[in-house]
Amino acid sequence: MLEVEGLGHVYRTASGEVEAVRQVDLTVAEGEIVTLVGPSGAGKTTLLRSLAGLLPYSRGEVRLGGDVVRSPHPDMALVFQDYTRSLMPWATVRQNVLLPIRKKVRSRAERDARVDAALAEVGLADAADRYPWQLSGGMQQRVALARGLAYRPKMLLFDEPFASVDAQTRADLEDLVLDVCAHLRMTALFVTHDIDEAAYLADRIVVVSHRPSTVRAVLDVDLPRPRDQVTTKSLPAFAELRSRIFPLLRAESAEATA
Ligand SMILES: Nc1ncnc2c1ncn2[C@@H]1O[C@H](COP(=O)(O)OP(=O)(O)OP(=O)(O)O)[C@@H](O)[C@H]1O
Repeated sequence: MLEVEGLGHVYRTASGEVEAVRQVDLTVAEGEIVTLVGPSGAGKTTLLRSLAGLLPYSRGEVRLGGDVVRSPHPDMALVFQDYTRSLMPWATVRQNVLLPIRKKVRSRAERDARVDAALAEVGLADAADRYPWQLSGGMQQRVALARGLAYRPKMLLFDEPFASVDAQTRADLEDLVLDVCAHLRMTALFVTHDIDEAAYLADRIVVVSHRPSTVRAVLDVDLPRPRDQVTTKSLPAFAELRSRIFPLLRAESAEATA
């Protein structure tokens, strides 16, 4: 479904060029959850924004369902890390979810149905009339996810969405992502810093190098589904995955600072 070939991105700044992404090839099959891990500053956000059509890539090609992606694609929605900046504080939860689809969906009844379904999907049907600042961080991130779902995308892209919530909330949100992807048969590409999160969510893990990023390793995740925070993370296969990813990431971080 998503095909990325030879993707590269170079920022051109007043003080010169910054090559953030050098050569990334990856695919995400329909219904698959792929997680992407790499050291800090590797170019993961740049890669994700390029895939989403938000940043023009300098080299290569991105295709979704065969369409070349050069601008935001209707079948793809992006969920950002910083929900405090992506949600509008003056608008209610319902309005926050509704606003981005206002122009896309002409029928008001259809829009309302999409918002109701998206809020129900993330367990926020009862919070529709509240404001973001009246909600916990985890609930705000659920609103951000509902906003993505209201587009009715085929694919969700996540950019370290749970980096700023506490551990328990993070675990709940990870489980929500798994439930939503299973229930809606969603395809997902999920960028994270967290090795456990990468292994827990994924069908495959892509490890990228330090900047400029290239793909260092692709690991198949052979953990049974449905997954469970306690049972899955206690499996020997889970520990084995961690022990393969950890040295890869450590080597990349060490090279980045060398
Ligand atoms: N608009 C920009 N102009 C110039 N350089 C940029 C710009 N945005 C990012 N960079 C640089 O590109 C590199 C990759 O940044 P990016 O944010 O994509 O990495 P990342 O892997 O997502 O980082 P982190 O894990 O810390 O979030 C960094 O060196 C960053 O400073």
